[in-house]
Amino acid sequence: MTAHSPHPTAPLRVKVCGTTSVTDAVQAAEAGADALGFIFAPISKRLVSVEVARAASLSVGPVVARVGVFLNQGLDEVLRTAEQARMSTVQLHGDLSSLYVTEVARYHPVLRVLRPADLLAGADALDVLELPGVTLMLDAPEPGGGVPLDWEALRSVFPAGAWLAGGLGPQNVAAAIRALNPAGVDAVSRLESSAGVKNHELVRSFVWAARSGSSSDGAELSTGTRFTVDNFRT
Ligand SMILES: O=C(O)c1ccccc1N[C@@H]1O[C@H](COP(=O)(O)O)[C@@H](O)[C@H]1O
Repeated sequence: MTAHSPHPTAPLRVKVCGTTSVTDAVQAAEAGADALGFIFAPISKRLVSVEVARAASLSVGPVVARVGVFLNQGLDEVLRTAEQARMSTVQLHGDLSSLYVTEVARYHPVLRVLRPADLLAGADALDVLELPGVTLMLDAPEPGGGVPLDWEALRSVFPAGAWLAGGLGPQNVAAAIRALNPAGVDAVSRLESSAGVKNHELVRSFVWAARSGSSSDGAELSTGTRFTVDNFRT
């Protein structure tokens, strides 16, 4: 259990990531997303400009969270971009020191993204989860890769209050929630027509499936390739 676990009856939070336009932001908000992700990592196929992110952020009303997503970027860049783009939360991927995460958490709630290997190894990176305002998100080693984690293998180690990402979509999110009972779920690849272009029908189905606990077509997707705990150990 992390220091800041939500109440056991707290509603599941649903994040739609990789927002690249005002239209996508408004559509996702109207579909019922609690949080929208804006990716500022230059390597991403979903890179969004500060200007577009800011306009989208200001277009979704007072309640929807806007999450700036960063991967191994400088502290000044993260704080400046989050402020300019009017982000309400910062999501941090990469190999980052505790000091770095602590510093970001002085200004923004943080979703700290770790891999199952970090969890299983009891990595130093886990220390920051004790900080006020820092929440764990578990994701695959390749962010935005669309490959699900091995939920069954994670059952015994998945912390209460953590969020789950990695290859989630309308057809498998309900099964992931049943397996791990995350506080929040996050997806991008499986909600797109092409990289960076949202499929609004998939976004609606994802939010619905997460909230209702059913797959959008009544069937679970074949799991296909999954990262397993053993993969992570190597
Ligand atoms: O999606 C990206 O391009 C990306 C780049 C850099 C950091 C994070 C990125 N995306 C994050 O990946 C996970 C899940 O993605 P998927 O559903 O498996 O495709 C999600 O947290 C995104 O925020």
